[in-house]
Amino acid sequence: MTTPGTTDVPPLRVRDLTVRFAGLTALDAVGLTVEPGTVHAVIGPNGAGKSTTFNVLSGVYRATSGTVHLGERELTGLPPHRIAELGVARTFQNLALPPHTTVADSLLLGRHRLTRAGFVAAGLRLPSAIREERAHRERAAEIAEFVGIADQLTTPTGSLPYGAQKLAELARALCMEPKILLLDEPVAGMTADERRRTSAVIAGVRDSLGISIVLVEHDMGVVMRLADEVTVLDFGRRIAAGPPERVQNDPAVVQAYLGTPDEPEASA
Ligand SMILES: Nc1ncnc2c1ncn2[C@@H]1O[C@H](COP(=O)(O)OP(=O)(O)OP(=O)(O)O)[C@@H](O)[C@H]1O
Repeated sequence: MTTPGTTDVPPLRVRDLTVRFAGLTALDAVGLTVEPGTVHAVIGPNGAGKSTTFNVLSGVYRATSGTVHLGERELTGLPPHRIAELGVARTFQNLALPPHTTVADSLLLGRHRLTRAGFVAAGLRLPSAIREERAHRERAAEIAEFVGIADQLTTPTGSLPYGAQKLAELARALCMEPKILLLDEPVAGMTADERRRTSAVIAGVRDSLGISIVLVEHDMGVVMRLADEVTVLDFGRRIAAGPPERVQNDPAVVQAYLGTPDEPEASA
């Protein structure tokens, strides 16, 4: 599968990002760069600021100060739909697909922003709208094949096994033809088998499609296998950054994890 536009994936640059909530500094002058076509993991103990980072990148939270740029384009302060239009797609920690909708229709929802035919044309079943819908369905089926859920296109997403539901959500995000994919704990709650399968799909998204991935994940086995670069946060500050093997042995990182009851779990 090839994705139009993946050759021009720009770097995502976060500079001096600070987010404050009524007296609490959730992020304190954090900087990171997601290089094109790489997996950049953001890790850290509970409350470190990982979700806050995602929420700023996707426009859900506003930065108190600092900037986010996708290439030359400033994303800081844009609403979520504009950021999505510019090529930043995200998945959620908890499942967000409508359970009674088939996988095929859920994936079509992901293509909504790429749909040209207006409501009237679609409602009147004009040939142009029918052609367009067919093209979108074909592309959605191709993406389902890529993530390995092509056999389940007619199944309601709520009836899929948990791992396949998470893959359907990943497929929905890919249906937006993103340049950057934000994955929020993509293997949380999965069996070892599902984790392996999902990790392989994520590596494929990077290697075959050239899409950049920002990965928030507690499973250190998955992070160490997949990430090209890791940023470690603790209490809203960046305490380490670099390739996984270096970060893993960084004393500040070891201390941050040992100092919390929620140690990172090792995975198979
Ligand atoms: N909307 C909000 N209002 C107030 N405080 C918030 C809000 N969102 C996050 N915080 C606080 O900001 C800090 C960072 O939280 P965040 O959810 O980003 O951490 P995290 O690294 O994602 O943690 P976890 O691994 O538990 O998901 C925490 O102290 C949290 O309580």
